[in-house]
Amino acid sequence: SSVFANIVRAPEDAILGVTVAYNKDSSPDKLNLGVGAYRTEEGKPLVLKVVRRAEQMLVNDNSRVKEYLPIVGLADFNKLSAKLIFGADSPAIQENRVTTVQCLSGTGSLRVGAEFLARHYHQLTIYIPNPTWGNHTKIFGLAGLSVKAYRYYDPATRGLDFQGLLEDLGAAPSGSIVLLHACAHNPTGVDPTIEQWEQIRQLMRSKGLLPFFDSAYQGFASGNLDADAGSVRMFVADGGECLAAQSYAKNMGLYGERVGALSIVCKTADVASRVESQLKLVIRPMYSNPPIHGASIVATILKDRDMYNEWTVELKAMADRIISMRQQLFDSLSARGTPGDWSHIIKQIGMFTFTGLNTKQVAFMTKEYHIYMTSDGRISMAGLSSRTVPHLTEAIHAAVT
Ligand SMILES: Cc1[nH+]cc(COP(=O)(O)O)c(CN[C@@H](CCC(=O)O)C(=O)O)c1O
Repeated sequence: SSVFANIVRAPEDAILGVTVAYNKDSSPDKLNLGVGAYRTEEGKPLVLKVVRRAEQMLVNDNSRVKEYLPIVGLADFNKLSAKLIFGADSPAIQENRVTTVQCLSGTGSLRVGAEFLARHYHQLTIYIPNPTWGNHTKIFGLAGLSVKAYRYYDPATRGLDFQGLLEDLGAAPSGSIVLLHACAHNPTGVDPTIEQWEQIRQLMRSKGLLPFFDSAYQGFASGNLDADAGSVRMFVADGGECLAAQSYAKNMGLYGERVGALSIVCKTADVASRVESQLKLVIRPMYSNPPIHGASIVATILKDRDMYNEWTVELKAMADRIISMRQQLFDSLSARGTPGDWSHIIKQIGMFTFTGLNTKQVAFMTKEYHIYMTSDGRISMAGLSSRTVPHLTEAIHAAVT
């Protein structure tokens, strides 16, 4: 018999498993509102024009080789990624206090950061928002950190439980790590206001809490790259230290290329350089060095003014289409007379709407209307189009009446 005979079948992932179920459904009306991946009005994945252009340039450049990258990845990709999130004029960058390492997209950046903290930081407790992206708990737990939750979402108001958040972070042991969604909170679509971010910053700095930003949607929330990095830049501006994980999966449509970066902002250039040396010891036995293609695409675009501008135009178009889907769904539910207050659909930002539908209603919509979404009631607005809004409206209407 097999030496693996005792292996138990694992459940499908709460988010990626929705696509597995969707693919098995033969209904022509099926609709995938699960995974946070952009789809066009025609319901198709999108490869940005500027990405195709960059790839063409790379293919045509015969001087390019397929050698190993350094453990920390592609140097100009790292520099350009730091500028993108912290701002080209960031004093932390000018003072050489930032170390940036290319990692396997957002997930890889979070994991490398978690493993680094588990080895070198003194407070092994990390506070993550309730609710948060499903993978966060496992990424930090498996790295050896003790994972706790801070109140974030208030189901009653469908908004931020700001008092609860302040109380929980205020009660956290000093030095605790705090995971913060830089913008477009997943799954709730609820973000603190600038004033609330300032209060969070003051509280965290007063208690020496260590910010770990997860920035997976920069430019996708508002359509503006600088606006969506506002929270991160507010913390870096005070001279304090923080970690930031970046993903290019959504804002550059590089999902399968696995392109991301982890930055650690330190007090001095000397500390940043010693931190980088230890990050290399985390990466080398994990995957040795990162993939060259996706990072080369990003660097090609970010270093060229025209291509950067073309990217911002395409990025805004994606963000605008999602915002338009919010309005269309809200208008459709209002016209249908669907019971309940659906204004959160147009108040929330980013890729997702946290509908407030419960697991039973979600199961009903999947069974009767072939709507695929996560069981927590989250829908990816990017998966919706003008053509499919009526179908989703019918499903929600039936689920709540
Ligand atoms: C907050 C957040 N952080 C990190 C990531 C990691 O992305 P990547 O760069 O691909 O490693 C995602 C993707 N989450 C969406 C995509 C599918 C997934 O769960 O992964 C989602 O929630 O649908 C996030 O939503």
